[in-house]
Amino acid sequence: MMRTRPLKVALLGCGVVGSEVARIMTTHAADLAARIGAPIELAGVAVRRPSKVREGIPAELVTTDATALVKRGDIDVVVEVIGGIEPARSLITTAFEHGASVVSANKALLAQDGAALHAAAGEHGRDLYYEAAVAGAIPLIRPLRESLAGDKVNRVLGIVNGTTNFILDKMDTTGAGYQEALDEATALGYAEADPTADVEGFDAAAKAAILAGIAFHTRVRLDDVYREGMTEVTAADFASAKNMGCTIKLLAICERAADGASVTARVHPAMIPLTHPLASVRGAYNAVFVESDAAGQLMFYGPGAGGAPTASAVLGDLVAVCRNRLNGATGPGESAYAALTVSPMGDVVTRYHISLDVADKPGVLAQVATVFAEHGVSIDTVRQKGKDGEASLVVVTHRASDASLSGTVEALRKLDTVRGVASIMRVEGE
Ligand SMILES: NC(=O)C1=CN([C@@H]2O[C@H](COP(=O)(O)OP(=O)(O)OC[C@H]3O[C@@H](n4cnc5c(N)ncnc54)[C@H](O)[C@@H]3O)[C@@H](O)[C@H]2O)C=CC1
Ligand SMILES: N[C@@H](CC=O)C(=O)O
Ligand code: NA
Repeated sequence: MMRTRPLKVALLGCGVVGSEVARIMTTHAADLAARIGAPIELAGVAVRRPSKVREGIPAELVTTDATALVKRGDIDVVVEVIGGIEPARSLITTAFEHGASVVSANKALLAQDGAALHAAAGEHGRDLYYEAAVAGAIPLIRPLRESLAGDKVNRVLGIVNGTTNFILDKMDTTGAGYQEALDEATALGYAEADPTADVEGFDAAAKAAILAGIAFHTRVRLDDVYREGMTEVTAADFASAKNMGCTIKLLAICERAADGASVTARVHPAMIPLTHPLASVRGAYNAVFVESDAAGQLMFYGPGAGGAPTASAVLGDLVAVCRNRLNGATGPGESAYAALTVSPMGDVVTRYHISLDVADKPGVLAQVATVFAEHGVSIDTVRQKGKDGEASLVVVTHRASDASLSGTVEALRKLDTVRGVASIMRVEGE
């Protein structure tokens, strides 16, 4: 039977995502009420610029005092879509203290302070849900936290940042410049308030930390994730990738070591074969493979950024949290019992594509091959192109540890015949 007294929702932030959350809450009100078993009411909207016209939001609900809103005491659920660390962290904590559950899309905050926020939610018997924080609309947190709770996840690999996928896709398929593509992604509402978070890989690293934490039941913080952005990927890298039948994607990869005792989490650009499903993930779409003992390989695909898709995930959480409140229950909290060691990048084992500028004279190839052998890095293929006393040498390795590869590159740089290391890229998905 439908409860008539509404559940009260406070919305913090009314930007790209928040405005869509408010719109869907209003336009789908009857369906949401039927699914929850009680109507939900938008009880207040905290904004920074109150003078801005916000279609569909009554002016009397708008406030610039987010703290007062979360302290009201009659709010059932706070939806935090402000972003950033502060004041979002304090507002969420205050919301728990005043009896509200929280739905957030804030991956930066969750990757940094997830453990403390989960503890605060638990202490006050409230929920903290954040499906929108990873891969936008794609259901990924809940499948990992709930559907796969009986299985053992060994690997999570995929594209988790829409902005950088949009930029790399444009650079690859239309030859667009980096800045032009970034401007377009920003205009479409995909980029973070400071797009450095996207292009330097911080956003994907935050998502990798969240995914690894849930997948491996281990606390993984942003600082534990190895991170390289995509700002150094050039048209020449795309040309090299094409020569190998590959393209370049910014990947997040979280893996359990073969012995099961440790995990790694990393974000970096990588070459992947054009035949791999991730190669055909276009625009701001995301796709994530989850590999587990019993289920095998699962693929999650969909819009990873943008106002409406992200709001879809927020609304899904809102419905779940409201149902929990009506049942006097809470959903699953943090699960970090496994407490596995998070190993450094040097322990990661993968393949590499290395492009060297070398002197075009006899014996150079042998010299370079010796350095690889001395560091235990086995070469798969070598291609050499010479011109006017200079040559470019492209080496693709078999699987080797990142530490061995770093040692190899360091030694190569010391060779007189190696004029420069033009690029190093990992090769994944084979
Ligand atoms: N845009 C997207 O595609 C996605 C965004 N997210 C996350 O959702 C959150 C919001 O992102 P967007 O809506 O894109 O950002 P946005 O910048 O469009 O919106 C944030 C809004 O919060 C307001 N705000 C900032 N401080 C405030 C305060 N103290 N009180 C009240 N309002 C305040 C800003 O004025 C702005 O309107 C972020 O955590 C972001 O990482 C997550 C997934 C996808
Ligand atoms: N800036 C992010 C937004 C969604 O998380 C992205 O581009 O993926
Ligand atoms: Na999601």
